[in-house]
Amino acid sequence: MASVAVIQMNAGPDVAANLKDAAGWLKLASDQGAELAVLPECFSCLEGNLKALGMEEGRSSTVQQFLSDQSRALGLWIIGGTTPCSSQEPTSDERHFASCFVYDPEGRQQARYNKMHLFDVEVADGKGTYRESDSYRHGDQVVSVETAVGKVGLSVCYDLRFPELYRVLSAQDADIFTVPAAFTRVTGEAHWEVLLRARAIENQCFVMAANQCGHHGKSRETWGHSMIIDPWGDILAEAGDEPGIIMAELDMARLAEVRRQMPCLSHRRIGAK
Ligand SMILES: O=C(O)CNC(=O)[C@H](CS)NC(=O)CCC(=O)C(=O)O
Repeated sequence: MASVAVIQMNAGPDVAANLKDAAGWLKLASDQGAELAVLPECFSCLEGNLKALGMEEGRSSTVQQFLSDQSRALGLWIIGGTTPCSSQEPTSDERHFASCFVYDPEGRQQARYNKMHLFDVEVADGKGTYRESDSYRHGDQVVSVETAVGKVGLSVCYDLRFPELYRVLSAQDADIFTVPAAFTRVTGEAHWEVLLRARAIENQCFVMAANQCGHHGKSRETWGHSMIIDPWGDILAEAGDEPGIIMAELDMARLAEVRRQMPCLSHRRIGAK
């Protein structure tokens, strides 16, 4: 059994204020016994100067340093939502990746996943058109990472709509999918819970989904309802519309039992090895 936490935030443009909030929630998660915590997409900056933040990440790494300091100080695994970050290789492309960094309890970076599917979508809300690929590049690597709690398959927000990503993570032996998100209010109300539970059920994995909530500036609104879901699809914990943390115990014996009783991953007739 391992105790885990999902953090729901209402991030705005002020990086220092967001990091202060995140630090408070991480401390609370640790005080309540969490071994691993997931922060939402854009936890350090939403609707702010992401480009400037991304430039800084490439040079002095404010957010990465924060995650390293927090994980070491609290002795916690942190799945660090996303932060804009430049490519490791030299490129003429000015856009950054939306990167999810994973830190171990010694403050060491153990993984980096660059969001693969970018949200270029029309939504019937106050913002209307989302063009994430104007400011971000597509990642091209599927990434999972061994942690003290289990093997974590990394994904971000809009990725949730692409089940083939989770099949690959499942083939990498993921036990837990993490989904930091800034799912919109409109699309979240319609699809968030169904998609999260489907990914848990069809791959027989735990799902830890950390969403943003509330209003961000004039036109952005996110759905909240962060969740921790078990491999049977039961919701172990759910947040409401406000910032906060939710916690659950992940029972790996339960995961093994679900997979033994209904071995659907080994019954595949299409796409299995
Ligand atoms: O660009 C930023 O400021 C931060 N990034 C986001 O908020 C991203 C891209 S706009 N949001 C999503 O992927 C929402 C997906 C979603 O809501 C759905 O799939 O329905």
